[in-house]
Amino acid sequence: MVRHLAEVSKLVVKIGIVGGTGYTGVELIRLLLAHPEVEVAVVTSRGDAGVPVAEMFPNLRGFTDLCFSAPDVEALSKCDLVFFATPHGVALEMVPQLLAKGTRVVDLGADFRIRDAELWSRWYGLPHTAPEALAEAVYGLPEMNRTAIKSARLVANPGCYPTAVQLGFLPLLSKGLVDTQRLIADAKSGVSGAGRQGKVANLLCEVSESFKAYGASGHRHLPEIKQGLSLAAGAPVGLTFVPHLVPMIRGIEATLYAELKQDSDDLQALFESFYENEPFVDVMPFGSLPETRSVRGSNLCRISLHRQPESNVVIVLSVIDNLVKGAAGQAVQNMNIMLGLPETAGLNLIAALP
Ligand SMILES: NC(=O)C1=CN([C@@H]2O[C@H](COP(=O)(O)OP(=O)(O)OC[C@H]3O[C@@H](n4cnc5c(N)ncnc54)[C@H](OP(=O)(O)O)[C@@H]3O)[C@@H](O)[C@H]2O)C=CC1
Ligand SMILES: CC(=O)N[C@@H](CCC(=O)OP(=O)(O)O)C(=O)O
Repeated sequence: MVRHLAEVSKLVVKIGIVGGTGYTGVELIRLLLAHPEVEVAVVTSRGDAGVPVAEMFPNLRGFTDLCFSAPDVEALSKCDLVFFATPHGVALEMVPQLLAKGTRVVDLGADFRIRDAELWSRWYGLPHTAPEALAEAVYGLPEMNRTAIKSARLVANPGCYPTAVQLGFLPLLSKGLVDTQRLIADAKSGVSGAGRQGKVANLLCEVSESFKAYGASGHRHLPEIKQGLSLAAGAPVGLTFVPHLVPMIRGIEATLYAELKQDSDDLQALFESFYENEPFVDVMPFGSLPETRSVRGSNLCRISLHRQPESNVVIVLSVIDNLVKGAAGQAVQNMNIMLGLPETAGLNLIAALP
């Protein structure tokens, strides 16, 4: 028997997922099986075609009888919308073919996030072979780009660090309150951020009881974050971004620093009004300490502000679940906007605390 988590509406939207065996893929399946307006029709795997999805992922047992199938453009093009939960370069090849057949796409990878193809190639080490698709892609941070997402055929879902960092800095930059050349983002991620593929560096014995920075000389999310913040500021920004790996499974915490151009008492009011109508950004009381466990499994970004005595620096703390607001949840949010569905459909999730 297959349990149906939601009363599915009559006008069902058919969904495909390329890369269903990865962490963001299985998170997409979890969210979409509980979504009232969509049906997951195709989930791909190259190596596990024919295997029941619920056999691989124990949380899905009893909720779907789908089997993985090999990635095939013809089968995927029968879907109304396809998510790519694949490494860089995969969407690049398949997306132009799907767009030509009228299928809309949300790419969770980075192939269409950076407007400048040459800059993308430098950071990702591949030639950008889909310039036309890149030209029409819309960067899928709804809090910044909702109107453009509504009519997009191709949405580039932001990276996990870029989501946490941009949401924290956006109000300050869009109001021109801080020195745009001296922004600092000190971010930490759980290990699921590195994906499900077996790598020695991600083994329990390698990451537990330990804490380290990485990408300190330049991480590929740097150009993506700078692109978004520069748009918000109206001029190129200077940013120092250093990610860290922490021994937990899910979650990102970003501690952000910006120098105020002049003292301001109403930063809290600014953040509250900036995000007043945003269903997935929670501005906490001034001086709060947001925890990653408070957003674990939910699509929320929780933000708080701090000031220290005799300092012109504003400190912003921002937390998300890297697999939800940092990936699959934000992708479903974008899908809802693209399809004209309620933006929160399938995303009314409260974090699982312990
Ligand atoms: N993990 C995270 O927190 C976040 C990840 N992202 C991005 O989302 C994407 C997916 O990440 P994640 O789920 O962690 O990755 P995983 O490594 O966990 O999964 C990758 C998936 O892609 C499939 N795949 C790999 N190569 C190909 C190919 N050539 N053709 C078709 N399918 C392929 C694999 O399936 P199979 O081998 O079975 O075919 C697998 O299901 C990446 O671009 C990542 O950078 C974005 C935000 C956050
Ligand atoms: C902990 C960890 O390893 N995190 C990943 C970020 C995952 C992500 O969001 O990256 P994409 O831009 O590829 O989508 C990293 O630093 O490479």
